[in-house]
Amino acid sequence: MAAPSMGGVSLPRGNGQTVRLPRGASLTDLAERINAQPAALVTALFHLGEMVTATQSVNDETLQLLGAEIGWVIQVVSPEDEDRELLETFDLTFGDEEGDEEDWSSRPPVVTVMGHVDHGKTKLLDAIRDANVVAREAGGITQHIGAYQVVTELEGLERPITFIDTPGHESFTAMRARGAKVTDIVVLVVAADDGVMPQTVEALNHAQAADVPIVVAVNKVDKEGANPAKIRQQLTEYGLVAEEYGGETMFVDVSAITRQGIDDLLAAILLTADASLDLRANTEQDPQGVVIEGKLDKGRGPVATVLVQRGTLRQGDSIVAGDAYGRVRSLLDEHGNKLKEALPARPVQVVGLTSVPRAGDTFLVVEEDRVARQIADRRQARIRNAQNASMRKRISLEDLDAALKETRQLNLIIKGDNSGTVEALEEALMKIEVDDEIALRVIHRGVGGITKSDIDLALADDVIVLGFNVRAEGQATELANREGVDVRYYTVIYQAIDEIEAALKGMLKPIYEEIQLGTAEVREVFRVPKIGNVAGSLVRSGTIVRNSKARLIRDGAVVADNLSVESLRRFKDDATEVREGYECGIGLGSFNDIKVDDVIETFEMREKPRD
Ligand SMILES: Nc1nc2c(ncn2[C@@H]2O[C@H](COP(=O)(O)OP(=O)(O)OP(=O)(O)O)[C@@H](O)[C@H]2O)c(=O)[nH]1
Repeated sequence: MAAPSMGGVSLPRGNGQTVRLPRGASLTDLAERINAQPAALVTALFHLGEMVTATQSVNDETLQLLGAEIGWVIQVVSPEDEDRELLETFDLTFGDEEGDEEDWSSRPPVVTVMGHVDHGKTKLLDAIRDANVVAREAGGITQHIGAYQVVTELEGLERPITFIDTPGHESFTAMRARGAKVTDIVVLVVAADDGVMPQTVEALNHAQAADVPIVVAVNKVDKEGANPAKIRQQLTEYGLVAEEYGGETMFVDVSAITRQGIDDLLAAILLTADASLDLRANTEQDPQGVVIEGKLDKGRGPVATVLVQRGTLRQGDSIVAGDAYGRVRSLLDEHGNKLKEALPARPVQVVGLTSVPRAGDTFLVVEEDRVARQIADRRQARIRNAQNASMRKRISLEDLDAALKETRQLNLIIKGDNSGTVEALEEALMKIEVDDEIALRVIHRGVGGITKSDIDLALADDVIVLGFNVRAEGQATELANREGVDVRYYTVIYQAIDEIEAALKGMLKPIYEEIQLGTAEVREVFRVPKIGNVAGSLVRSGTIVRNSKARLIRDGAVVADNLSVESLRRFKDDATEVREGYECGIGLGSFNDIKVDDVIETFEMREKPRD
């Protein structure tokens, strides 16, 4: 079959062969894999009605459509798929409990605290930490290691609860987006003197999307003007109906300052876990879990706080956590005590890794150090590749100029916490006047967090996404990071205006001015084999600089422009520059029409700052 010819460039036909591409690949990536010219693929796609640049990330369907057109089956692989396949090559899987459910042991619930800014998440986590009966006995000082476990008494039984100590739903959703389901129960903190706020709603949306039960902590009940009943009533609108009103959600009035209600809150967490979750884990299998936090400790090297999800983690285990690996040298709890082993739902600091893993990375214990290292190496390579790819694709405020050369248009997506601010921001932005050359276009606007579909839109069109008082959802953040989409957050309008104005200014085509460098008079013309004619010249003014631009003047008229000083010699030696009054040999590349008495004028183009 003849190769299809698009715009005069032929494309290699795949004849039904399969080519694998990472999600979000560009036409350049595809071109590399199938040995084609990126430009030919751009043209081919253009004929199919899609206009993209060679380095822009292309969505799955478009890649497949293009593939079908040129005879390739394109298999788009997500990073998660890739990792799953990587583990499979070592006969490993992450995430599944092994064995018979009957043999599993019950495990403590893992809780994340979420809520609006300043509603008291941090204070509440502190108060809970101090309520720990075991710590109280030990009189120990707890350290912040990203997660901790407290033991509380319920109906005469001592029962542990694990708290993720990084409040806020960013880490919650970031972990969820990376496939690490960590949280069993969300404690939604609402300040009784303030009520339900945008981030309260956001947090509860995240929890509901993840199908995680919620316990509401109505905080700051010690404050004057606290109205806990109003919180209960407000939240019914969002499907959280208090038990006392006939619903299923437990509401507990607390004060993180006076510690009122903390024990009730812990009890409510356990009761909710018992009522709606059957939390069990296999303690016998190879341990697996999630990295909660990683840091580099001066004395101990890389330290990761991990949460064991199944199996029992022990000192001496060979572990791979994200792209870090190593042998577990020691296990420490949140009081700094050494542990021999860590059971499911136990947060524990692991010392002994070769590098610092990222929060949300999964960890696995493997049979041999060698396997851990190989997995880590492969992951490192993949991260590097992805970074390189996104560097290529990245369009940011800083280097928009190159990316938007043709269109000279800055596209924006504006998301905000309410329609008033979104409109106000758009209006203010549209008033920015920089230059007629450049257009500012808002291609999408809306109320709410930045979603994956916003990022998809941004990808298709080289866009900057502005979040005004809102954040990107986990999946959106992940996609934006992976694809290098520029997402900016603002809380004040003028700051957004300043930055966008600066971006637009940066997009202006630079103005260049010609700077004279020097002139030389041709005294003699030498014919040099392989090089061509060389002008034996005397520098009349300034300096002749190698590689500078040049024009040739004969009898006062410009004979040739667009030349450059391709070779410059003083006697037999190469020179980078030759000053006024000296003789030199100047070669003008393939330009050979040089005559005695011609004048070579040299100059450079320098960017002129705009005011
Ligand atoms: N009176 C009173 N003040 C509280 C209570 N809980 C928290 N606060 C105060 O509320 C403010 C915010 O508390 P934080 O714990 O920092 O709130 P947060 O939700 O963690 O805030 P961000 O981390 O900024 O989102 C602090 O000044 C606390 O002292 C409470 O129960 N009663």
